[in-house]
Amino acid sequence: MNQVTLKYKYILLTVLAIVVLFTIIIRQVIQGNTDETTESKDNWKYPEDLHHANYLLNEAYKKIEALEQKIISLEGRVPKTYPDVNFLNYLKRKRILITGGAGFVGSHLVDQLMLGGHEVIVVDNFFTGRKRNVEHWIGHENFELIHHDIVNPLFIEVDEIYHLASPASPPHYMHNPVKTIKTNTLGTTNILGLARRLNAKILIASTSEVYGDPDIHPQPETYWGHVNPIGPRACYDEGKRVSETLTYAYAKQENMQVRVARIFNTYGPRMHMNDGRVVSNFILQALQNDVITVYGSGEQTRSFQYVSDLVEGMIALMNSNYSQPVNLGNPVEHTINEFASIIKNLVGGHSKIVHVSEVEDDPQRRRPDITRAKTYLNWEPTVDLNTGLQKTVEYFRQELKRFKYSHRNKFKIKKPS
Ligand SMILES: O=C(O)[C@H]1O[C@H](OP(=O)(O)OP(=O)(O)OC[C@H]2O[C@@H](n3ccc(=O)[nH]c3=O)[C@H](O)[C@@H]2O)[C@H](O)[C@@H](O)[C@@H]1O
Repeated sequence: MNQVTLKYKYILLTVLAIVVLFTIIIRQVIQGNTDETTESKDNWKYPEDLHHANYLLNEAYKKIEALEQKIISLEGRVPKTYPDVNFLNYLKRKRILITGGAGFVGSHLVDQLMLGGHEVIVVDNFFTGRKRNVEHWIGHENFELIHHDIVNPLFIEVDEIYHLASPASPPHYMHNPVKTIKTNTLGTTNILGLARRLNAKILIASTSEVYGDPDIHPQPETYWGHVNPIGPRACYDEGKRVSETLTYAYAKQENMQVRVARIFNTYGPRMHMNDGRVVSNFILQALQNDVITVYGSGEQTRSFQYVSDLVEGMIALMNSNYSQPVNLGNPVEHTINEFASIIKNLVGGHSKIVHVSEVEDDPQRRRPDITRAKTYLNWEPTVDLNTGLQKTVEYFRQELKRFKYSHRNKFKIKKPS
């Protein structure tokens, strides 16, 4: 079947779906009018009429779903087109492994490195990552997707490694704390061991959470942090601190080239609707005219960076000669109360901002000191909050449409207990 025929089929099926829907609606309207003139309007209230209408609606949904499946299978037969990638000769082209590459940040990094002309291998266990985030590269000759959990050893051949695999959102990492610790200890050991075997440069994604609830503000990399080692966040905070410790132990003992990025709050398209972090929660609540839930007083602060800034920072760090930890974040700081108002004004609607109980061990202030990144990487964020949020709001608007269509009800956010 050639592409033209397939395109015609696609259009035909879409038209058919619309016709089926319209026929059902028109039938209902005509039936409703007839009922109104011949019998009483209240006849619609009889259970059998409602039952019949429901039946017709469900039939229509089934037919549309069947047509959608046909469209998907036809689309699968059309040769895929990919974004244009740069051509690099074999001396410049690198084989790059990204652990957690199907996640929110990882998938944006994949895009950047693929567009740059490199060969990219993604390893993900799909706990928080999704195939959908990288599906536009599946089948491309420079791209490979491996379903693997890094808690188990991995044997492949690469030149460089970006190690991002770990849940990063508090409700996700608290969901299975033991697994979070294993990922950041056993998993990181496995990936460092791989880097050592291959003599590959490795960048570890660490976090602002290594500073805990900081008593120095803003946080420079020289600050040792203030972490509760047995609190609900410890699985992640201490997990990442051990990850950094392992990295420098390997670097010293095995003479390896390592990079450590301490990533501050990041947002943007491809965040999961169930992410549970403040940016996705507030946007989804505002888009659905639900209450915007501020945890605690709302006087705690965060500094939000757009995901493209982070990705540029990570690549700059990998390509630099700097081996000490580097903060990557946007130093513009807001209270969560201010942030709730920013989202409400941007989205519009009539959501109320309400205060609910605070989260245990919630860091009260967070803002990166980015002097190191500026000095050694010549990097600083360029996307302002308003621009980044507009793109993110648009992304979540589309996600909600998809969700409503497939689930036929409202998306609900659950507060972690
Ligand atoms: O986004 C990130 O990059 C960071 O997110 C989390 O750290 P946290 O700052 O606690 O992230 P959020 O859950 O987004 O919380 C930010 C603030 O908003 C508040 N919040 C969150 C969600 C909500 O619905 N309402 C609300 O008031 C939280 O209590 C907290 O004070 C992760 O733990 C970090 O590793 C990660 O780097």
